[in-house]
Amino acid sequence: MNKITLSRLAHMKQKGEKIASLTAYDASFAALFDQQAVDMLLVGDSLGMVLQGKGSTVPVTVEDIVYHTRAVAAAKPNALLMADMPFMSYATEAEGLANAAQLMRAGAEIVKLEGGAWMCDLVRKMVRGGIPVCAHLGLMPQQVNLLSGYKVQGRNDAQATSIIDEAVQLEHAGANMLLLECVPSSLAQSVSQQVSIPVIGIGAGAYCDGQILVMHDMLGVTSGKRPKFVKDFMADSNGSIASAVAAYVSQVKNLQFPTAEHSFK
Ligand SMILES: Nc1nc(=O)c2c([nH]1)NC[C@@H]1CN(c3ccc(C(=O)N[C@@H](CCC(=O)O)C(=O)O)cc3)CN21
Ligand SMILES: CC(C)C(=O)C(=O)O
Ligand SMILES: [Mg+2]
Repeated sequence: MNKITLSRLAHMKQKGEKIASLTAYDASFAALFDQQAVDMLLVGDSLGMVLQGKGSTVPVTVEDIVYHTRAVAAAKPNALLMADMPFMSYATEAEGLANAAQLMRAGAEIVKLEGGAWMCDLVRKMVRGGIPVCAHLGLMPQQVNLLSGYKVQGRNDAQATSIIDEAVQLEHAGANMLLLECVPSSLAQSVSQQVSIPVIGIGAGAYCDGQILVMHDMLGVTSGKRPKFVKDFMADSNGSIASAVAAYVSQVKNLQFPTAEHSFK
């Protein structure tokens, strides 16, 4: 029993030990990932796509995330348990606080919200109420209909400056962690250097404080065109899921994943 806490993850950032994280949606995979020393499990709204077969994360509800958070929490993982706040579940501060409280009651230990500095007041209130917060910047999949697709963010100087500025503002508002999705490695490196809270990346290069992947992607279960940042860890693991997960954790810790081929310039 070596429960991973927020302070442990902050300590890992200070020491330069990389944080290895995966999504999980049920007790069985949560237990398997926990045995391979995955540091953090995310009940992601990606479940709308990988479990429900929907075309985006937009249809996912708070009830969906609550159900899967309960399932993951039932495994009593040592890993920190993070849950996504789904589409429009924090459109107002009152809704955001009530819905985050539901996720915490279901077993989440930190909630993740997509959005920038506009969320600072809500972040302050959540943290004041005892709800740790991870702010998700860069590509925000809940905005897919506005963005017209899943595209790399922060590629021009103005966008990059604004992402750094929002990261700093969110840290000052009390955010305990940041997640950066699909941004150039150099930008993710700047953000990671300029905040003292852990920065977890997906498609954000090797210089983040940690990495996350959707479990189905790293197990080679997802079909069709796969994003550049995905690596299939089942390919070299002789059909063992546990070995694939062990390889993922070890490659993240030893800076062997991600490489330039999984990153954006
Ligand atoms: N299975 C799965 N994996 C994910 O990583 C994931 C989900 N589902 N659902 C929610 C979002 C959607 N995500 C995505 C989906 C596609 C790309 C993608 O194809 N990106 C292009 C970038 C093209 C560009 O702008 O250069 C790529 O080539 O990787 C990125 C993130 C990440 N999240
Ligand atoms: C891809 C990760 C970061 C996520 O938000 C999800 O799984 O929903
Ligand atoms: Mg998500």
